[in-house]
Amino acid sequence: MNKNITALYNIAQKQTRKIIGLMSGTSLDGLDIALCAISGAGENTAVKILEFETINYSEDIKTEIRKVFAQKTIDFQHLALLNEWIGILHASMINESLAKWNIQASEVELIASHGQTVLHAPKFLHQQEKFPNATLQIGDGDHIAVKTGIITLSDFRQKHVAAGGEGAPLAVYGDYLLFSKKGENRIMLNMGGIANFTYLPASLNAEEVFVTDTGTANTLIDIFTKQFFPEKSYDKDAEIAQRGIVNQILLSELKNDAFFTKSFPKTIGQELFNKSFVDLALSKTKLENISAPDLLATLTRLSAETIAEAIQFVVKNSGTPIEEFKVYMSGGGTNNPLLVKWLKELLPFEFQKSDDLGILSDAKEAVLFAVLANETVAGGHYNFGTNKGIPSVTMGKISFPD
Ligand SMILES: Nc1ncnc2c1ncn2[C@@H]1O[C@H](COP(=O)(O)OP(=O)(O)OP(=O)(O)O)[C@@H](O)[C@H]1O
Ligand SMILES: CC(=O)N[C@H]1[C@@H]2OC[C@@H](O2)[C@@H](O)[C@@H]1O[C@H](C)C(=O)O
Repeated sequence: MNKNITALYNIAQKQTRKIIGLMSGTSLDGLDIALCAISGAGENTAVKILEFETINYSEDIKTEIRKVFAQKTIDFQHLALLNEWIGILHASMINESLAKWNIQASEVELIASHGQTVLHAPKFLHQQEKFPNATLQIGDGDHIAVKTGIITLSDFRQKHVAAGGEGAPLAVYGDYLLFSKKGENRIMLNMGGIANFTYLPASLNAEEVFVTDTGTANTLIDIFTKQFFPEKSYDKDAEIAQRGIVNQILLSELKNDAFFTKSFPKTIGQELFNKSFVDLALSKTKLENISAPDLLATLTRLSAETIAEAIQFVVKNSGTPIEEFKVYMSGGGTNNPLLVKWLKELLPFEFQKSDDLGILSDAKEAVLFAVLANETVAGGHYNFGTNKGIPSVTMGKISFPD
């Protein structure tokens, strides 16, 4: 037998596995690296974050990714080169973190690598009948396995598409296993580039679990902060937006997009929520000369209202009184005081952070991918029934180091 199969077999039987979860999100800010100790599997999964850090992408890395990111027409060779290069970069970032934490590669059982999303094109976006939902993450897992010496699971989204999903959101699997609580209706809200949330019913019934993207969270705010202030990559603490006034005409034009009226669940990325999306609305409303504070206030309000409306829809459908829900926030948007203030005004819930459930908000997505890898190797008994958008499959391709 191949010694790697034996190793995997032994890893699957261990009580506790050390798994590194990696997430590099659509904000292109860097690579989140979470070293987790995961015990059990399925509903008995327990996670302890042993170490966590974000390694920021250099301007060079961001520039190279932006050449292909969410674009319809690209230099094909550049995509192929990036696929290898990002795999190598992520591997060296992991090695750097392990050295910093004084941990040997041999002490880590698995790596779970999300990769860098370069295109997300569900069918409703590409609208080509004969083609399925499509999504593409790069940074090949073989490079990570070979360069770290650790068995690596990667490319999680393809199985989801193969089984009928849109390839996202995948957070629901880990959210369900880690955060479901009998007697409490929970909304796990992540606000990264794009916002998504998982609804975890108090009944624990997997068929009632729900997950969807809601649209832009920080993506548009980041793009226009950079446009007005090239030295800034985001509107830190909403300093600029707080000085502005929401332009209602522009807001309703932005909310007029078909994405917001499309039925739930749905997923999206910068293929829709990009500079042209806002430029078109500015030109339609003849507001091209809007001030930076007013535009950023309006974009922040767009995020708040569309997140709130999506959550209200799910709450209404659940038939449970609105006051019986709790929201647990994660992702960079949690640090945007204006976005959070407006969400609290729009949704009469108790708001907390995923930190209050023992998982550091910034680390949550990386941890959730470690949990997906744990399921693929040691679990695999999901049963979301006929639940829309949540196929009951395990995900990830396995790369051996040699
Ligand atoms: N102090 C802050 N004030 C305002 N915004 C902030 C602050 N800190 C972080 N952010 C926002 O959070 C973003 C990063 O969020 P995060 O790392 O969760 O995104 P991501 O994981 O790349 O995205 P996704 O989950 O959509 O893939 C930044 O680009 C910024 O817009
Ligand atoms: C295709 C892709 O990378 N989508 C991301 C993105 O960022 C947030 C939202 O859009 C979500 O659908 C997804 O990530 C999280 C981790 C998910 O799959 O749950």
